[in-house]
Amino acid sequence: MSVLLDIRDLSVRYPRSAAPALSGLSLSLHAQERLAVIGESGSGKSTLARAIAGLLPAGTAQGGTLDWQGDQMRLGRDIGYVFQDPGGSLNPLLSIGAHLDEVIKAHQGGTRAQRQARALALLEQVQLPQPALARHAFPHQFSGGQRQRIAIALAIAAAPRLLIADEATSALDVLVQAEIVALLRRLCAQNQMALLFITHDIALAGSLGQRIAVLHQTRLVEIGTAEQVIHHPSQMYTRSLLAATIDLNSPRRVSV
Ligand SMILES: Nc1ncnc2c1ncn2[C@@H]1O[C@H](COP(=O)(O)OP(=O)(O)OP(=O)(O)O)[C@@H](O)[C@H]1O
Repeated sequence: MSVLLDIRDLSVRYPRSAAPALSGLSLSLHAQERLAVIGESGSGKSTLARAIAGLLPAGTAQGGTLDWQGDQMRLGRDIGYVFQDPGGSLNPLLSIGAHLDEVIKAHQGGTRAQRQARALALLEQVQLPQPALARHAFPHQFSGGQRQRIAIALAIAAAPRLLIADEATSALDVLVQAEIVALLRRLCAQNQMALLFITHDIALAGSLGQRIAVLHQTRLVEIGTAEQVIHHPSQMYTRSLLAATIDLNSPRRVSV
């Protein structure tokens, strides 16, 4: 598989911060691959996602290089971004159809009828119930999981080559989380899209990522196939993350 993005020696320091948020990180993301990024809170996962999407705040010091295969990648057109809180990317005063129409108009154009057909197809792709009716509804009329489906439809509207999901399932209960993970896997396959999936949940990383990158204290400490990282971790830190997960999932010794 060809390389979509080659990151060399990426370092990031936010404005007025004494310490770096990312230090000398190098990795390659392949076209159509699903890469999960894990690590404890503050390890730099979201910073990596923001640096890739060009979303770092003004005044941030950034070193190293981000080399995209082919043309310059633009957020919204070539890179889709889904956040933890879908409410944050939805305007409560706009119908779902109006949200989609705005994005489709900006990136793909077409007549009103073509745009409406595209909006409907997107809502069908993300399996929103009653997609034709949903176009006329507003964000507050949907559950958290449904709002995340709508946010995903918006993120993939311009048929991006890379989708970044930053803790996109963390606020959802486990069953809905599993549905969204299955949806992301299917959308990547259908749309030949790469996925950068940020999570602190190693089990989720293993179920969605073909490879897993492990961040610890702003550095990339390990990267490998999901099988290697989960079953044969090379780093002490990865082993401790795995041990913490196993502890949480172990059967209770005392029933409550
Ligand atoms: N806008 C900002 N300004 C200053 N410092 C920031 C900013 N955003 C993040 N940081 C700092 O950068 C470091 C890395 O943060 P980042 O959000 O990338 O970590 P993370 O691994 O995604 O954590 P979490 O899992 O809690 O979201 C942390 O020390 C954080 O406090």
